[in-house]
Amino acid sequence: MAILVTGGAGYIGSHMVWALLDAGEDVVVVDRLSTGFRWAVAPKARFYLGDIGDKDLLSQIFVENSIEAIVHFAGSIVVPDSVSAPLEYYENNTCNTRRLIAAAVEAGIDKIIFSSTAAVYGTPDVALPVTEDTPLRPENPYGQSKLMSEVMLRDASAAHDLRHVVLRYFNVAGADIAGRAGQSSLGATHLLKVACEAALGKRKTLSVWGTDYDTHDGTGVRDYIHVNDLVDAHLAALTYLREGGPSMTANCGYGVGYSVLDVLRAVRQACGHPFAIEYGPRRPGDAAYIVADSSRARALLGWKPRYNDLRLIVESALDWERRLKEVATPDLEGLRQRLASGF
Ligand SMILES: NC(=O)c1ccc[n+]([C@@H]2O[C@H](COP(=O)([O-])OP(=O)(O)OC[C@H]3O[C@@H](n4cnc5c(N)ncnc54)[C@H](O)[C@@H]3O)[C@@H](O)[C@H]2O)c1
Ligand SMILES: O=c1ccn([C@@H]2O[C@H](COP(=O)(O)OP(=O)(O)O[C@H]3O[C@H](CO)[C@H](O)[C@H](O)[C@H]3O)[C@@H](O)[C@H]2O)c(=O)[nH]1
Repeated sequence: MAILVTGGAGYIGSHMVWALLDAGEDVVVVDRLSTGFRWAVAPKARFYLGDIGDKDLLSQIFVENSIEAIVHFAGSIVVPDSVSAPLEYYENNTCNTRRLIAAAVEAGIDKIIFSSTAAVYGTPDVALPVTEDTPLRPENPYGQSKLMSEVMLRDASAAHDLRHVVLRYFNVAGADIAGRAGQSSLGATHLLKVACEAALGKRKTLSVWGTDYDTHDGTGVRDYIHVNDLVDAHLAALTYLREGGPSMTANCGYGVGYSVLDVLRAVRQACGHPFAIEYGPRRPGDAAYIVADSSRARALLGWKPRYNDLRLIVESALDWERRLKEVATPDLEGLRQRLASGF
């Protein structure tokens, strides 16, 4: 039987596809290429171009492949865009996830692993690692759209023959240690990606958004988790569901917080030269400090992170950014798709 990876042409999904293939799994990918790339999908995976909201496409995939479980990454991910275009975020992250769950239930697929986010917590009251029991108070439509998907999964699992693992990712960063995948997004907004582009002269400058937060240096603090460790948590979740584990939710992070300036310092050290930085106002929807308590993922999933090292995260990201031009092959399929759909 095969594992269906939605959004498998994107940053995290493309790493997941490699990890599943490495583990000897049969992999099917569905992706509409709105932000992902066809070339990023490992050649051994079977690829379907299209939208997870397209019922006919999902039926075709389920008829042509025997799907055991779905690992659901497809979604829209930029927090400030969700503030300016909330309905698009609810449509893609919530409504399309509902369509995917409904299709899975109808097809008798009983395992789903879902990409949720630290954004469901909003800003915690105290600067301490958040557990899964921390109150859920998303501060932007992105976080809200993901929380609504979590609720649908919970209720659908109670009513149908379905079990799920919700993984709440903190800040995913870095690139495949084996060099086969990385973050390739156009117009990226994630701090480390933007900093690597600035360090390599691909952009003139970068802005530090907010210097007056109540943190050790006034800039926002996040828990940066290496993408290989994150996809390992999904492999552990798959084993957990296969062994009959009940539905659960778990944070994925290291429990260590770095500020924006800490990250920029690490990038400067890794690239060996300074690059231009501007200081700007706070970005709407941003939390001051958010760090994970991931003891549940370790205890229940047996997750053992291997790359908890900011220097290694930064070096892998820089390495990928340097090689991106030669790795990225022309992506006419994706370009055509983006133009046709106006993504
Ligand atoms: N990157 C992070 O730090 C982070 C943190 C928390 C959660 N997440 C979640 O992880 C998931 C993957 O994020 P990413 O960083 O790899 O983003 P990404 O944009 O690189 O990947 C998303 C992929 O989904 C595809 N896609 C989007 N909507 C689709 C649809 N309706 N049908 C088919 N394909 C569709 C895109 O083309 C892209 O390939 C997202 O759900 C995101 O919310 C990411
Ligand atoms: O050019 C930039 C980019 C980011 N930042 C700062 O860097 C930190 C991290 O910002 P990112 O945009 O890299 O990540 P976010 O924490 O906003 O959000 C990310 O992690 C969240 C989970 O916390 C969500 O899941 C979301 O998908 C994902 O983008 C924040 O303090 C932000 O203000 C800057 O100062 N300048």
